[in-house]
Amino acid sequence: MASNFSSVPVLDYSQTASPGLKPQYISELRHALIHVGFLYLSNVPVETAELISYIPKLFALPQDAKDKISMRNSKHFLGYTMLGAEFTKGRTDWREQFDIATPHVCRAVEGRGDPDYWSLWGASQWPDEALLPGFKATMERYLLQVQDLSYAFVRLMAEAFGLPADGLSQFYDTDERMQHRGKIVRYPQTEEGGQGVGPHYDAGFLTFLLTASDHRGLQVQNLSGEWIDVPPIPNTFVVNIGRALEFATQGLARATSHRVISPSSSDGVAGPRYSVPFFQNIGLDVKLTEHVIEFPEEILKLRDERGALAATDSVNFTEFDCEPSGRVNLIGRVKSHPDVAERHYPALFKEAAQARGNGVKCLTNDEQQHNIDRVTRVGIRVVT
Ligand SMILES: O=C(O)CCC(=O)C(=O)O
Ligand SMILES: [Fe+2]
Repeated sequence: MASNFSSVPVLDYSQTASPGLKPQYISELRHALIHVGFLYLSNVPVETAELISYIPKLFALPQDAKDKISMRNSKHFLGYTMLGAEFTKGRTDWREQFDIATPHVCRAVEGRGDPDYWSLWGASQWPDEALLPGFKATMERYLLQVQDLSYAFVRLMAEAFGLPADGLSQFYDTDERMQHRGKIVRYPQTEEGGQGVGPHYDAGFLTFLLTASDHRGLQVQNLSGEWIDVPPIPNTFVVNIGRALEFATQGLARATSHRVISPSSSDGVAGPRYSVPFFQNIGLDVKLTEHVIEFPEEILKLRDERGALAATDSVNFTEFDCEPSGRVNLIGRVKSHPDVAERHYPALFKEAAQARGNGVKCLTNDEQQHNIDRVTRVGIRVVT
């Protein structure tokens, strides 16, 4: 019998510092990971107020200051994306955003034959300091605090799945070979029900989302395909699972389909909706099938009791089992930002356009489940 959910659970992160309360936290975390794939996290050690105060000023910069740091300049897909230049499920997402990542020196050297996906990570583009004094330092501090939180969270997640705390650390490279990506997003008011961002799964491991205004709009899809509201709760993060983590955990941690409905005048909250997602990546060269984890039987049983997804409206992903994670991510970025891809990855851009032209379709739900089952079977084979 499939289990289902009608709301997203709230977990108190401060409990993890108390030996008496931590077991309760771990048990709630296990439930949220397996059954929901989304959770609110309260009492996190991240300063948010200063960053939030910069956001309206960032978007109010003159258009030429934003265009100067356009994502089109960046083979790392970092920088400013104007309204209407991003697509999900072939439809335009109605949002404007700045992609800004943790510090990283790009490993790819021109002409050396390095993998194309090494170029996915590199330096961020920043608005002129004189136009927004202090913003860069604030955003960098914020990203590093969320990065620390995300690594601590992974250790708790490993414990929740019956592994040693470092049981998932094999997916990360050394610090200088890692990069995690943040975004500052503005969703303008539109007509009722507009697509802020269409139904999708996040591709990486974990997402930490700061809702930076009082608007509703984020929705997640439960096992029977109903859309459930995730309204903002002050001073919490929303954490969700990406596709790579779902594969790495043999479907234990659920990647959950989600979307954002544009704010509209009937919401009762004026102005645009703002959010700041942080996407925690895994190493660019990691192939998930080379990392098969032995989970305790009783934990795997919980996954089997959960049941499978009846329906999803989300777009799907390239298979994770045959490609390095960087390559999977690069293909995702090519599809979401065709204008950037056309300039910096012309061959991949052409392939994606041809696939669209040939009517290459996304995987069906059954095919997706089959992929997860296949990874699971590989796990069983290696273990026995
Ligand atoms: O803005 C939000 O609330 C969610 C955004 C999101 O899901 C994404 O950018 O992947
Ligand atoms: Fe997302």
